[in-house]
Amino acid sequence: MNDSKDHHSTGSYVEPRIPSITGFGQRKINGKPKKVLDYSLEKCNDHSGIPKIDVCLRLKPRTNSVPTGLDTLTILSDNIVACNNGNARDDVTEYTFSSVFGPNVDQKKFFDTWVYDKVLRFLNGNNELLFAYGTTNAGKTYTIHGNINDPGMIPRTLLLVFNSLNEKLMSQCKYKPDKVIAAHILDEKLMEAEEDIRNNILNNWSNDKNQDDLKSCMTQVDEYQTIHGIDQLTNQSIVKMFDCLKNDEIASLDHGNVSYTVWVSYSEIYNESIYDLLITYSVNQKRAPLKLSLDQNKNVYVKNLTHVFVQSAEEAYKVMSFGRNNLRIASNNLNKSSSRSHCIFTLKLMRVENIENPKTAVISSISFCDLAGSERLKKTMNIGDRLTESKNINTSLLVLNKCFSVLRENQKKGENHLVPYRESKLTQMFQTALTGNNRTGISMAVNVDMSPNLFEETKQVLFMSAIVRAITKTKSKPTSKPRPSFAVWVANNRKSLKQAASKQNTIVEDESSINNSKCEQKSMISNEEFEARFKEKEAILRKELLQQFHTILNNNNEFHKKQKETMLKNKTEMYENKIKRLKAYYCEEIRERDEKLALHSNPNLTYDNNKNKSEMENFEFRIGELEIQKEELLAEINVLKNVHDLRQEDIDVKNREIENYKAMLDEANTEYEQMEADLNEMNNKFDVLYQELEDKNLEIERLTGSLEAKDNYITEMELLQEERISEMAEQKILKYMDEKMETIVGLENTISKLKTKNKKYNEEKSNMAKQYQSLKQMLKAAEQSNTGNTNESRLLSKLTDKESKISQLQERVQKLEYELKDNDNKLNELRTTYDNLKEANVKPLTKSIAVVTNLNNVELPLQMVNISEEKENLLAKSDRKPQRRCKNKTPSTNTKKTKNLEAESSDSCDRKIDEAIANIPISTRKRKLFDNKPPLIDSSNIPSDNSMNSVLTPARALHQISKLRVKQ
Ligand SMILES: Nc1ncnc2c1ncn2[C@@H]1O[C@H](COP(=O)(O)OP(=O)(O)OP(=O)(O)O)[C@@H](O)[C@H]1O
Repeated sequence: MNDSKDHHSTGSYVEPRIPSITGFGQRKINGKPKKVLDYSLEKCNDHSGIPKIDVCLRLKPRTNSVPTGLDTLTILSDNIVACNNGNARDDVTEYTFSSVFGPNVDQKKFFDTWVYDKVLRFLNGNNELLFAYGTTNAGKTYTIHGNINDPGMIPRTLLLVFNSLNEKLMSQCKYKPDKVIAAHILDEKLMEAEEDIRNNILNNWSNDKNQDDLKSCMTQVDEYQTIHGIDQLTNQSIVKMFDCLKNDEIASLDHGNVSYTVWVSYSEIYNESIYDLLITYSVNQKRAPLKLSLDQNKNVYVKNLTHVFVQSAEEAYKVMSFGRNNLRIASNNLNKSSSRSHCIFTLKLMRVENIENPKTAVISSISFCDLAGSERLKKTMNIGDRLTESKNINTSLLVLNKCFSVLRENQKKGENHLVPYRESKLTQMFQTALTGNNRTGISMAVNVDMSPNLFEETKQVLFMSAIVRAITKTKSKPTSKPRPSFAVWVANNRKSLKQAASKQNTIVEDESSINNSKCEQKSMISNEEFEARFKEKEAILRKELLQQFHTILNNNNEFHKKQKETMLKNKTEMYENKIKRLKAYYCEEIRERDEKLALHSNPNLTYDNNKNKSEMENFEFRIGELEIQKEELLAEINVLKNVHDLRQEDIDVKNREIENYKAMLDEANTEYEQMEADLNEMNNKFDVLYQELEDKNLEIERLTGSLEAKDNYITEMELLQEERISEMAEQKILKYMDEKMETIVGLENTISKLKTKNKKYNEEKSNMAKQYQSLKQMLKAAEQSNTGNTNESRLLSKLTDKESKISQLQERVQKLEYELKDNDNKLNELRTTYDNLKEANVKPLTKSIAVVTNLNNVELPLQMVNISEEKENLLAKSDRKPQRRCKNKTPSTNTKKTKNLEAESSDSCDRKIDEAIANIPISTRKRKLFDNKPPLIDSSNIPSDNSMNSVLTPARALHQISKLRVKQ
């Protein structure tokens, strides 16, 4: 036990009073104290092996104004205290801590016992957070900072750290920590900048030096006590302080080849904004709040917070002092220099291995958080800004309590409720420490002022610390789903609802394409289903929400009812007892007085004046006691009022919660209304679509009817067309046959004409032979007469003309021969086709369409149509009147006839026929004409020459003549 003697030396409310009016203030415990809190039952049982949050209790020494024997706490052992409000009948609650430090425990002992290990862990690479929690004026600042004569945790830690690092400290700020675990290597320029910041702070740290400035600043920010309540620090005082502290204690670190740099930062959370305390602002300048951010490992850190490189404990302390000059401190009814903000002083240690070529660095930190004290607004009598500050302080502490409670509940029940870290800046900053890994330690020093007038607050603080103590320090799981909210549910389910709706719509659409009547039915079902599901879900949700609200309201009601009943019961009992005791006392008094009166009225007895005097004194003494009792009763009434205040606050909180739930309900209603409106809109749309669908169905039915009628009409028409086509085909075949006959006759005529022509040619040939003979004779005569060249040349030119004429005729004859040959062939083919057609015509009429179709592809019978045309051409050629065959301009009579016969369906057929005829080459049609005809000139009549052909041309004849001339 750290200060167990206190327990014995001082009276306590735990001890019950002697049951007499005179012993009303003295108490004595009957039997064992009761343990009413679940948490206090869980006595530091570390059997789980999981580290718990280290929670110690530190009691502030009572002030002279508080009489002895009125303390609300009794230390039972070195880690257990009992709490009682002074009423013998009230429950006594025991609280267990990792250690309990009584009022007489000094700073050194406190540091050595509770802080030292944590500093060692920090030096070995751990992250540590130490914070002081308690009511206002309970000694938090004293514990964290202390004063120049009695330094607290921070100066002692600084000394231990720098003593331990000593020679391993780097002289340059080359390596700087960043965010939570990151680090930078600074270049020369940045190092210079860091040095500037450092020098600026070290030159201006003293509140003594710039006291006047600060005073003027103070007047600007009303009654803030930036100086009062903080030591007037000078260089000497700091040196003196560290000299007094100096001891040889250093932490033994396995240094190896490592170097260290130490950086400090100092910030405060004031009215829910974070401010950098190491930045100076001019008098009228508004401080810029800093933001919280997350590093890549989701650790929370203060963005852009100044970190100052320090090389000794003195330097670090000066930097801290510089920051404290900017701190928000003010006086209230309970504390002359009450912290108006939560301030956090952090030491960051960077261990760099192999400084010449560093590859890794280990960063650890130790933070000291001096929380502003929770305060009863009525007691602090704060107004204006102080009131706002108080509210903010209380709110952030309330959130801190909530976070601890939720963490505890989660661990106890294995649940995963959302921890409301984000509800205040303080808890957000603590989040990393609370959810961090095993390298993170979190420790809470609970400061308590044992004054009876702070009993309720103290009880709250102890209650909270019991919860924190029970929290095991494990890495918390990611936050679970938040409180059920209608809006959230709707947001989550809207997608699935929409999907369901769209899915059903899809079915409707798909089916509609298959069967209209089915579709109609299906769409109706789907829509109903959708609505039913929607309503079902909505009903479930409403039910759930209502149940939740009811449970919460019932719980609240029950809780308050129970509390009210217990309080009423206790107070009734208390007052009944008091009344009983008073009654007994006055009865006794009356009896005594009656006895005395009886004695006095007895004439045998003499009235003793002295006795009367002493009785009077007794009466006076009793009256004095009654006065004290009255005061006590008044004090109790005050306590009751406090309790009432507390309950009122609880009720306010609950009311706020109810308000929240109401807001949620309103939101849900709005959402519901919105959804109803959506649904109505959807219904309207559906109605419109449904109407459209019905219209479309009617349209489809109408179209189907007309389609059927058209189908019938088409079938009829097809039959008619078939009949017509077969008729036409028959007619066409007959016509073709007639035409072919005509063509054959025409060709036969042509052949006979050609034969006649051939005869004429033969005659011409014989004439020419005769002419030749006569020319020959004429030549002979000319030679004989020897007369002249003139006749010869004339004859020669004549001869040449004739020769060219002959050769032209020969060519033409040759051509005609070829064409005749072709025509013969054609004629043969036509005859064959004609025979075939004759045969085909015998076949049944039902096959006539197929025949016509085939005819379209067969060229031969149709070629005959234009044979007459060929014939005409040949005749034209033979008459030396070349004619260009142009079918379109001068259609043959046959074609004209065909056109007259052409019906709608036979147009294409005729076109094909025409094309087929047009494709027949003329040469093939004429070739056969002059087959087997004799040559035009008989070569036997012409003198033969080996070097020449047997046919005598005029040139050759001339050549012969000239030869003969030479010979002569
Ligand atoms: N253990 C202690 N020994 C001696 N004096 C103490 C102790 N604890 C507190 N005090 C004194 O009590 C007074 C109030 O303490 P302190 O300012 O630390 O309270 P606090 O809890 O920080 O208050 P607030 O929350 O209002 O800032 C100071 O004058 C301080 O010196």
